[in-house]
Amino acid sequence: MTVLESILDGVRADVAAREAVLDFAAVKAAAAIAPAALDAAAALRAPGIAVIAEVKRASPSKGELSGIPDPAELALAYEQGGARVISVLTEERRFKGSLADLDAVRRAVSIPVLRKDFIVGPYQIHEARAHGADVVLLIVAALEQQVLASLLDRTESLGMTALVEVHTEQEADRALEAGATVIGINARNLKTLEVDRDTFARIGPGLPSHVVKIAESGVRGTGDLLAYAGAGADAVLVGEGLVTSGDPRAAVKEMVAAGAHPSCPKPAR
Ligand SMILES: O=C(O)c1ccccc1NCC(=O)[C@H](O)[C@H](O)COP(=O)(O)O
Repeated sequence: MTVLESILDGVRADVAAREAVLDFAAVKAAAAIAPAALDAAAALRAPGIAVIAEVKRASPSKGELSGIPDPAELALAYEQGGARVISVLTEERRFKGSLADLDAVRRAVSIPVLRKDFIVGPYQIHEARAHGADVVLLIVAALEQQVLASLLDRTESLGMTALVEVHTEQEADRALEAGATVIGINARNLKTLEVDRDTFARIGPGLPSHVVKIAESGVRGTGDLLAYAGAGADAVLVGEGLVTSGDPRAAVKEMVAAGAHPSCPKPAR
C-alpha cells in the first residue's frame, strides 16, 4: 500500500465518523449560511509571485515539524508578512491538523483560506465551506476522473476555488480535462514521498496561459522561490520552510519581497 492509499483509508474512516454525528444534509445547511467565499484565484493572479503559507504541524515524511500552540497567531504572522492565501492542513492522523485549526485561522485572517486535506467526496467540500474555507485541494492521484470533475463542479457551485494538484503530465491532462483553472504541481510524490524540485519545470510550461500555476513543496528559501518563478510559477505553497523558520512573518516577508523584486522572472500571463 502506498503512503497516499494509507492516508486515504484513514480519511474515509474519519469522514464516516464525522458524518455519523453531523449528516450530509446538516453540513450542507451549515455551508449554505456561511459568509461568501473570497476570490482566491484573483488573489493569486495579482502581480508578483504569490506566497501560500501553510499551517503544517507534522507530516508523514518528517513527523512532528512544529508545536504551533496558536494557529491563529501563526496565520496572522503569515498575513502580516504578505502571504496571499493561508493553507491549513486539516488531516488529523498524519498531519495533526483539524477543523478547529481551520476555524481559528478563518477567524484570524481576512485573506483567502485553503482547506488542505485529502478530499474523497462531497461531504468534505460542504464541510470546508461551513468552516469558512475559500479553497479546497483536489488531488488528481486520489480521485477517479468522474469524481474529480464532479467535485470540481461542486466546489465552484459553492463559490469556492478548487486547487487541483498534480505530479505528472498525465495527471495535468486529467486536471485540464476536468476543467481545472488553478493547478498545483507538487514536487512531492505522494506515493513515495520523494521530492523532485524539477517536477514544476517539466509540467508547468505545458499548461495553458489561463491556468494559475502553483509550485508546491520543497521551498526552503528565496532561492527555491526564484527557481520556481523562473520556470513560470504564479505562486508557491510553503509549509515546512515557514513553520520551522523561527520567525514566520519575516520568512514570508523575505519570500514576498524576492517574488516582487524587478529581477524576479514574471509569470508568463
Ligand atoms: O508533507 C508530506 O510529507 C506529505 C506526505 C504525503 C502527502 C502529502 C504531504 N504533504 C502535503 C503537501 O503537499 C505539503 O504540505 C505542501 O506542499 C508544503 O510542502 P513543504 O513546503 O515541503 O512542507
